[in-house]
Amino acid sequence: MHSPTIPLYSTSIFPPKLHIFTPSRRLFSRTVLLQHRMASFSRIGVSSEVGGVRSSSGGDDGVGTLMEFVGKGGVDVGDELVVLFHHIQYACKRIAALVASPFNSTLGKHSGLEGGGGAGGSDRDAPKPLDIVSNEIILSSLRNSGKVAVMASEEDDFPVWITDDGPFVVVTDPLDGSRNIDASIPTGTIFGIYNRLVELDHLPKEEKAMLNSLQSGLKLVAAVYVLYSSATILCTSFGSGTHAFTLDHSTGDFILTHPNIKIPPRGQIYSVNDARYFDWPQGLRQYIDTVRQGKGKYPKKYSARYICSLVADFHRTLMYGGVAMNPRSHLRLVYEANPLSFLVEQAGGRGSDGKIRILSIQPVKLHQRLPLFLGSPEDIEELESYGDVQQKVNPGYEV
Ligand SMILES: O=P(O)(O)OC[C@H]1O[C@](O)(COP(=O)(O)O)[C@@H](O)[C@@H]1O
Repeated sequence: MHSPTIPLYSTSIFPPKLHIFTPSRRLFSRTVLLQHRMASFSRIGVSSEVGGVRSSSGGDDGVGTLMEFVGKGGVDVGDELVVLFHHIQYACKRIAALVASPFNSTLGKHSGLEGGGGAGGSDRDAPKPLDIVSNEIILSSLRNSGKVAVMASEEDDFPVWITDDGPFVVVTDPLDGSRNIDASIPTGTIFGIYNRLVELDHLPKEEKAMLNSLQSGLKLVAAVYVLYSSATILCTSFGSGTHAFTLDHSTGDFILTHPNIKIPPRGQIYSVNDARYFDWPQGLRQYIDTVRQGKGKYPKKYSARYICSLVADFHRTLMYGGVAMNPRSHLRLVYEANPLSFLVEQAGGRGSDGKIRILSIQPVKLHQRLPLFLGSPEDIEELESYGDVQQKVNPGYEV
């Protein structure tokens, strides 16, 4: 019996006809393509220079791919980062295909690997095969890029040294939310990208791999999350705004769909696992009780939304505002809190541990966990004003 071949894109079976995001490279002449690119990037405050002429032309059709955006006609993040992004987007397209594949059901199941949990977690935190496959996909892409010195992953106990002259350090949570994968609930991948610390080059590999991976979030060069949901969305920032791209499955391009995201200064949604209410400190209970009743600084009743998949909860919060939180020390500073805080700050929001700015916390351990609150600036400020919002009781929960 043949084992099934899993195509990355099923375009040969049902080629989807997308009229909203016209595939640029195939249908447009180069001149028209450049006009479109200049038009779409100038809308987000990025001026384009073609043939020595700086354009300020406007336009509103939004055509532009991720690779055009990061390249010379776009924000021009530099050739090395462009190459890295090419490999990162490729890895994420493979993961998107994997999580949507009819053949992932056996991979997604618990497999007897439980009981370890690479990063010292409980059975519930043990990696599942899809996490591991995603981790391998990312590692292989980063290796192929030739641009990464070290990768630190939530799935590995220690960082992996890849190549001495790679200019970048990549930290990643390869597949967050995977515990819900069997129910087809959205999942996501998170990346943080730093420069390699050349002043550490003389150190032994293990030591420099660790120290490079423990850089402060303030030194992030770029951050990315990819949401695998009804749409596959890649959201990124290079330190000048947060921009999201939607995967066009017919061409394999990520198309700029959300330039310069601005989180609403105040939302009307809170996102938390409130079955933990009785383990919460007084301040957090009071805050949630207050906004639920519409008795907070914003005189309207809040709604609750909680997917229990960090990237999905974060993405919704970025779009609609409000606050997404996990008040117990569960999420990781290096792989989750720092990259997402960078992205929310670049969109005008805030990332806090309930007391201080996430990006100001110097990581001391690779798998360090902490309470995490991300969202609209006014909501985070109000929440912090309750003082006592970090959940100290962390008994371990079965589901
Ligand atoms: O159990 P809680 O406290 O609701 O935590 C849920 C959070 O944990 C995560 O599932 C990540 O945890 P894991 O790394 O153990 O998978 C997030 O996607 C989600 O936001």
